[in-house]
Amino acid sequence: MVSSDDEIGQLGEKFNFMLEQIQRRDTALGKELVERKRAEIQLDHIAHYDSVTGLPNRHFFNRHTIELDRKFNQQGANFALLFIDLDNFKYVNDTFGHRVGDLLLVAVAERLQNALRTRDLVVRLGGDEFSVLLDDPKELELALRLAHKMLTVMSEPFNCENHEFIISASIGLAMMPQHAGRFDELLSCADAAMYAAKALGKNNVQVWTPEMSQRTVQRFTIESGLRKAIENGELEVYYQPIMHLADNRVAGMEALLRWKHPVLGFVSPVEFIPVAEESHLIVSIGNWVLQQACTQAKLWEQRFGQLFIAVNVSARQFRDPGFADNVERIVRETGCPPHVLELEVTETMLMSQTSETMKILDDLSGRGFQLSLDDFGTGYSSLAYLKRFPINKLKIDRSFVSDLPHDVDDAAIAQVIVSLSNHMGMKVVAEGIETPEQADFLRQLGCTYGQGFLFSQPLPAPRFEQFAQANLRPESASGVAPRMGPGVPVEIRPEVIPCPDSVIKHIA
Ligand SMILES: Nc1nc2c(ncn2[C@@H]2O[C@H](COP(=O)(O)O[C@H]3[C@@H](O)[C@H](n4cnc5c(=O)[nH]c(N)nc54)O[C@@H]3COP(=O)(O)O)[C@@H](O)[C@H]2O)c(=O)[nH]1
Repeated sequence: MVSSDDEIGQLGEKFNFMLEQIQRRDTALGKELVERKRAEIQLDHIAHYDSVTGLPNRHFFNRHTIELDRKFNQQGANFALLFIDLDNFKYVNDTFGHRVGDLLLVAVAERLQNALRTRDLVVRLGGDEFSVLLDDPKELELALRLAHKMLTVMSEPFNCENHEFIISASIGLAMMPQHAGRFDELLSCADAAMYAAKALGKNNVQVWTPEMSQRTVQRFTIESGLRKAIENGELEVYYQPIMHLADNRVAGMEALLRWKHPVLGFVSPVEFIPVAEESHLIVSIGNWVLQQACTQAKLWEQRFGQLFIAVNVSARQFRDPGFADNVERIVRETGCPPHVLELEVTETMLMSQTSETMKILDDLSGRGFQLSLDDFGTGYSSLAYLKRFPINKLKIDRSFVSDLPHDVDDAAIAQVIVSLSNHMGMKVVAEGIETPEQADFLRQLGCTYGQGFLFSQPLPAPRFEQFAQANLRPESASGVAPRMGPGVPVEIRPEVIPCPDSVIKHIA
């Protein structure tokens, strides 16, 4: 009870003080709530938007498609999904660093957004993968037109930090309801179609078909199988002889990987090498092949004298920062002389980022390894590069050999490649020789080496030994006379068939 004015005054003051405290706490609470809300919005943004490009990310896409699935079930609507994967983006990151890679991604995101209507949704799914959800495209033709527009906008050069990049994309297209009844299905259809676009040489658009999804399942089977293939002992290196064309004697061999899958049986390298490349497994598999090939080369050096051994190097291995050190370690551990080892790279691998490529090639060459240019003639490489790169050998692609000697264009190409390599001090190997006529024609051109089914298929190591014993130059084994084996697997006709006049005229 309040008994005097003073007491009332004191009480009043206390009351006012409490009121102030409450108001202050209210304000602080209000501020805290605002902060908390802001933090929630920020967290939501971080969780659902990509920090590099600012585009919605995969989580956003998943949440959004749950709503769209509901809309689709209630009202029915058309959707088209483009799955866009940039071609060879990894090279940009590896060569110019992630900062430049990020700038390029930002520029790509801007281009995609600018080329579309505001109601279409562009999402960065991760890495170099984007998706575009076209709202109600009415028909496939319109979606396809937009997909091609995406390719066109991407084909214009990008400029990031004074570097000009010309990139391309592989695009998969799937429609709802034609191809899928739910958005998760739509995404996997578009993904499978994108893989089909990659398999067809990149820089194109593919519309989903059921076979593409079967291939995706197969691809996953291959990838998961490959992960265990080395430890399960399912991989084996075969060796295809490479012959001196002058006398049809063994000069060396190419190591070619074989995989026997426990269920699928023999899987062709044409199928599993690209999967190994995409999944990065090629680095460990490639090291394993090098290890096997160098071990074998060392053993055969003691037995047959020096035969060179060519090993295929994939683009991803070649650009791996530890590649040269790894090769050096392997030759040291196996005792294989470095100059016996030939690393086969393809023209397409050398055509991009030439200054970086030059450094890698110089490094490998400086460590004493031979470098051979595989599939020569298919990659439209500049002859100027050829002069600058430390290449020791050219391999004429099989496609120029198969129609020899009758196809005058192929004959002229083979002639030019042989004379070019002779002038530049390089050796030359013709691949895919299947007939004696092809061998004779190439021999007459002055081509040093030949490889192909005429001489032998790729062979497991014990059968290669038999072949080598039967087809070795007498002086090859340093001081050791070659032990002649039980027989030559493939008959080699020694006589020379004259080059047709028409071909000689054409070449002249
Ligand atoms: N990065 C790696 N790539 C590898 C490795 N092992 C193989 N490969 C690559 O896979 C592709 C297919 O190889 P493969 O099925 O082994 O085919 C080779 C030969 O069998 C074939 N060949 C040889 N002679 C003939 C012939 O007369 N006719 C004919 N139709 N085919 C023939 O050519 C393939 C060798 O080609 P190349 O490498 O260009 O010399 C192939 O691209 C391999 O490179 C590996 O370990 N790593």
